[in-house]
Amino acid sequence: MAEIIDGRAIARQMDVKTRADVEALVAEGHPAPGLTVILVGEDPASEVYVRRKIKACENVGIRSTEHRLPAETSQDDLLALIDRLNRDDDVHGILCQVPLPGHIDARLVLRSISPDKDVDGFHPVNVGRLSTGTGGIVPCTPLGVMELLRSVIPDLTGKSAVVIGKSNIVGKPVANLLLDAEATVTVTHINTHGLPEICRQSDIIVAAAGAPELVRGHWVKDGAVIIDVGITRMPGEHGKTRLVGDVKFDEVQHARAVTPVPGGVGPMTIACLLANTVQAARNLFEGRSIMTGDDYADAPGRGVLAGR
Ligand SMILES: Nc1nc(=O)c2c([nH]1)NC[C@@H]1CN(c3ccc(C(=O)N[C@@H](CCC(=O)O)C(=O)O)cc3)C=[N+]21
Repeated sequence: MAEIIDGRAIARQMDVKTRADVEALVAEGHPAPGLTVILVGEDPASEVYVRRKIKACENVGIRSTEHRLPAETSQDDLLALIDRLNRDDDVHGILCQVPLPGHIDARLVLRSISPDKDVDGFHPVNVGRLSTGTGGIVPCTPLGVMELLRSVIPDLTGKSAVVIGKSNIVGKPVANLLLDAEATVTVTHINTHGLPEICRQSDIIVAAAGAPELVRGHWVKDGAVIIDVGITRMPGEHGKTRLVGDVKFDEVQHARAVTPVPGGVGPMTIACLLANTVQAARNLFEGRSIMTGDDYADAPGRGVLAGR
């Protein structure tokens, strides 16, 4: 039987460290880190996630503020709010929940958030820092994926990994993080020819295509490790909904380990958001900026900016 990787338990462990980091900041005389979450419109799934994020903040001592805006909010009003939050010294992290309503240009909104407060890691400056391995804030779900993988395979050097999905928020950043960890990475997507064969050759499968139960048993080699990022709400019994991942869970019991949905990547995304908020707060308190790269240069012995 495959080991079921317990995302909830690993997230709880991360939260213990995050809480200690918050307490250390406060002991140094700083205010508790503050996260602001913006939700535009009334997507039921988004409301569930935002509620979880707010509750998780409370649990580790992060101050959180929520801005719920009606679906018809204009792009200008949203940009004005973000501008105000960018200038507010009590706000250390800003998260604008996606998807946004169709009349709002999400790319414009995401790049209007200060890179230093961009706890999602979606701003092009943070994307560029990740792809060059030079600091910045790393997106939460990809960070969570790496933590889960390392709980089973501490050293990823030389492992073959296939990433299914090429989104900016999961597929591409996960591929970058795997490369940084010295894995050999194949990035694929729903239109990749021979996807089952590619998967069958891989030590690691990261399924992030948003295609329910795409990955079948015969796609998975014996002993592979599978991280299931997919989360789709399907009609279940008695009029309830059921969450389904991108992996046909019951068929992959010959894997070495697999993450469940729910209880796998989802809780880790939130734990990593809290960790990113503390990182952003510490940078701001200590006068380091991602814009100039000194958040990275100050870290001893790291990379080109530190003169390695
Ligand atoms: N700006 C932005 N940042 C995000 O990080 C972001 C976003 N927008 N939009 C939507 C996605 C999705 N996401 C999840 C967070 C928690 C769970 C989570 O806690 N899942 C639980 C189940 C939750 C449930 O019951 O529905 C689990 O997998 O165990 C899932 C998904 C964050 N996202």
